[in-house]
Amino acid sequence: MTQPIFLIGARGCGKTTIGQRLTHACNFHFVDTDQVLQQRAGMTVADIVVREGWAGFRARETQTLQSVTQPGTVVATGGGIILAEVNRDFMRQNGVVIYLNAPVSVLAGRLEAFPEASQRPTLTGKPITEEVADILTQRDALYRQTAHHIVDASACPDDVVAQILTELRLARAS
Ligand SMILES: Nc1ncnc2c1ncn2[C@@H]1O[C@H](COP(=O)(O)OP(=O)(O)O)[C@@H](O)[C@H]1O
Ligand SMILES: O=C(O)C1=C[C@@H](OP(=O)(O)O)[C@@H](O)[C@H](O)C1
Ligand SMILES: [Mg+2]
Repeated sequence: MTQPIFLIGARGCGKTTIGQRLTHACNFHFVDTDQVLQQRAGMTVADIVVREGWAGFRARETQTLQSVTQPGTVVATGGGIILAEVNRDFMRQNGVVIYLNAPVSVLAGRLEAFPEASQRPTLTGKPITEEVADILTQRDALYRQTAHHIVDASACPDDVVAQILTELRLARAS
């Protein structure tokens, strides 16, 4: 199987971290839409949002998603990629989509420890736990409807990678 693997889920669920590890396990290339987008723009996400608003960032995100999608690639997406129907359809039609699902407490704990504010400017202006809870309420259904597989991303990284590999093997065998 060489079709692209798309990792989706909320900020802090581990798309970037798990994506890199998964890449080694399946001998794929790794790409992160936020990393590519920031490199191409020569600006951080926070700078883009100040200059162009979230609409400008989302337009760049859609363009980046489509341009990085290749066979043999693990694509770590940004948490809001599922907001656009065009992105949801594109991922479902062009690869295998995996939702890294984790509860608010786990996500908020990780984001408090590693805020990476230049890549994660506030979405709501609220404190972290409230923001994560609000955003997950808005997006959980979209993550679920876009995903081919859902894994428990609160587990340790090795376990999350193992869950993904199991799901992919089961899908191939059926
Ligand atoms: N399964 C995990 N267990 C423990 N810490 C994790 C796990 N996945 C990610 N992290 C940590 O959480 C933080 C956010 O992870 P990251 O991969 O940047 O998430 P995302 O790309 O989904 O926003 C990082 O500091 C990372 O080391
Ligand atoms: O949830 C979101 O809307 C966003 C998540 C971020 O990526 P991570 O999910 O990798 O943190 C980044 O794309 C941007 O700040 C918007
Ligand atoms: Mg990320």
